[in-house]
Amino acid sequence: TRHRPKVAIICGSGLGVLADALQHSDSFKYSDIPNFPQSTVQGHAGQLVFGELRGTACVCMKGRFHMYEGHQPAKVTFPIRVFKLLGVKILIVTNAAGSLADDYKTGDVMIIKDHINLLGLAGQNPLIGPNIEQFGPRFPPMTSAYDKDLCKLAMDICKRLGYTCVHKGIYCMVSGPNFETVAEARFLHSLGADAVGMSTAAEVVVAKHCGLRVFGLSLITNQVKKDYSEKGSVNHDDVLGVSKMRAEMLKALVSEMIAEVCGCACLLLD
Ligand SMILES: O=P(O)(O)O[C@@H]1C[C@H](O)[C@@H](CO)O1
Ligand code: HPA
Repeated sequence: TRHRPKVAIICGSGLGVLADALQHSDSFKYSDIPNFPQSTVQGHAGQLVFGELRGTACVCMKGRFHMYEGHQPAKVTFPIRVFKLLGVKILIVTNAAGSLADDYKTGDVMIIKDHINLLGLAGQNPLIGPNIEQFGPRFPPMTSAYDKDLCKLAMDICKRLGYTCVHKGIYCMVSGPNFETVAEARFLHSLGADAVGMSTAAEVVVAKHCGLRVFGLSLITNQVKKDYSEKGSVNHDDVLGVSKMRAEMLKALVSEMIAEVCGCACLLLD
């Protein structure tokens, strides 16, 4: 491919259409890329797409890797270091997540202001093992994992686009693949998490370690039950259904973000 991406986008469950925004695109199947794992989850196509979005060269992971697929944390996050070596400066992570916050509705968007890397805290951190100094320091800080300027820009864009169901909140990564019990949901909520999912935090840790700026979006695809009296249960088809419904909205938001970042703050990309 002739594209030299400055921005990498990871598409969450059912959000592969974000890659359709890229023009003059070249796609590569994960199975044709050395050392890339394969996608095994429905809603994750397994293609790396290079192209231009509003004049900026981007690379898009149409399908990500999860630990519940049997991968070690370092394998799940392997593409992030590939992006760094390709010259990427900004990582945009998206995911489908369950809501723990009482005021979030299904279909809402949460701009991620911080995360709880529950697996990382418990010894499943992608940076465990010999540190590769070429990428970053042994003890990287995570106090500003999610770029404040990009968060603010996203909030402004949402306002301009007339999106009202947008929150800023804290994402908690668990391993899955099972959805949470009521007691687990209460526990995660009491920790301060607004949404829970099975990805993202490990990718962000590796991205920050190697100096990328990070912006994250969760699409709230379901309400996590925090009360035994609440009826019904979530499944992956429901998650994909909501993603499908909201994908165009996220595509517009991500496109505007990239246009703005490259239009008025080119310094981000130098
Ligand atoms: O890749 P993401 O985090 O968007 O996927 C979420 C978590 C599970 O993989 C799946 C559950 O429905 O969606
Ligand atoms: N829990 C964990 N991961 C998820 C959920 C959830 O409720 N919804 C989408 N991904």
